[in-house]
Amino acid sequence: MSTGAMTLQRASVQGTGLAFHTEGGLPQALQDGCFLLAIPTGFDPWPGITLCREFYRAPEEGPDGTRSYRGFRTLEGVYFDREHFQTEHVLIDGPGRRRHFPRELITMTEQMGELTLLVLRCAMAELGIATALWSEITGGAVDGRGTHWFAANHYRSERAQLGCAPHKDTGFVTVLYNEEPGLEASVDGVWVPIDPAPGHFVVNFGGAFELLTAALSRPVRAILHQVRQCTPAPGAADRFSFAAFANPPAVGDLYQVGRDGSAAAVRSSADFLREFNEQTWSDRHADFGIAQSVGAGRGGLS
Ligand SMILES: O=C(O)CCC(=O)C(=O)O
Ligand SMILES: [Fe+2]
Repeated sequence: MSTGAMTLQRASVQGTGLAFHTEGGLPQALQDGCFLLAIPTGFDPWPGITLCREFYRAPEEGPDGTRSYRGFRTLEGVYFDREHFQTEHVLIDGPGRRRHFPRELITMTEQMGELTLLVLRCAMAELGIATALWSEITGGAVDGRGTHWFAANHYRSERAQLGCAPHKDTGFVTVLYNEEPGLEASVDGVWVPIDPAPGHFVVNFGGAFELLTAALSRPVRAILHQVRQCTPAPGAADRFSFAAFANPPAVGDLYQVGRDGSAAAVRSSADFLREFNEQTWSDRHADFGIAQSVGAGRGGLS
C-alpha cells in the first residue's frame, strides 16, 4: 500500500514565539513529532551547504575560498563514516565548532541553535510545564547549556545502502535543513515520506523530550525516521542535510514531569545515550557523546 507524504503543521517565528498557520497547530505538531518552520529572513544556508559538499574532501581538493570547509575526515571524534549506511557526517558540539569552523559557519549554526531553543521553550509552555522547572529538567539546555550538536550529512550515492539508519533523535529538539526528498517517518509502522518544503526547516522532537513528557496527558512524540537510499540523477550532486540539536548534557540525569506538575530524575543521561547509539548505528561508536563530553560542553551554546 502506498501512502502520500505526511502533512505537517507549518509555523513561522514571531518575536520570541511561534505562529502556527492553523489553530491548534502546536499541540498537533507535538503529537505528530515534527512540523515545518519557515526559514527566517536573513538566514543564509550557504555555509551549511558548503560544509556538506566539502567536509569529506582533503584541504587541497578545491578552491582556496572554501578550504576551511574541508579536511574534516581526519578529525577524530568529529567525522563519522557510518559503515552500514550511505551517510558520512560531521557531528560536532559548540566548543568544537568554535575551534574548527569558519566564522560565517559558526554564525549559521548559532542561528539554528537559537531556533531549537525557541521551539523547546514554546513546546514546554504549551504543555503547561512551569517555567521555574525548565532549566533543571532540561539539564540547562533551555539556557544554552547542555549539549548543542550540529550535524552535516553527506549521502554517498555510490553505496547501495539505506541513506541513514532508522532512529529517533536523542535530545529535545532538532532543526533540520534539507532540499531533496529521502527523509521518511514511521507512521503506524509504515514509512511515509517527509518531503522538504522550500524555504522551511523540518523540526522534530527527540527521545529526551519524549521521556520528559511521557507521563503527561499529551506526551510529545519523538518521531522514528530514516533516510531511504538516495539515488540522484546521473551528474546530479549527492544528497545532503544539516541539523542543529538541543540535547541534555552528557553527564547527569534525564527528567520526567508528572501530571501534578512536579519533576523527577528518571535515568542517567549516559545510559540513555548509549542505548540510543547502539540501537541506531550498530557500529563501534556507541560511546559517542558520552565519554568525550565529560567535563566539556559547559557555558554558551555548546
Ligand atoms: O538527511 C535528513 O533529511 C535527515 C537527517 C537526520 O535524521 C539526522 O541528522 O538526524
Ligand atoms: Fe535524525
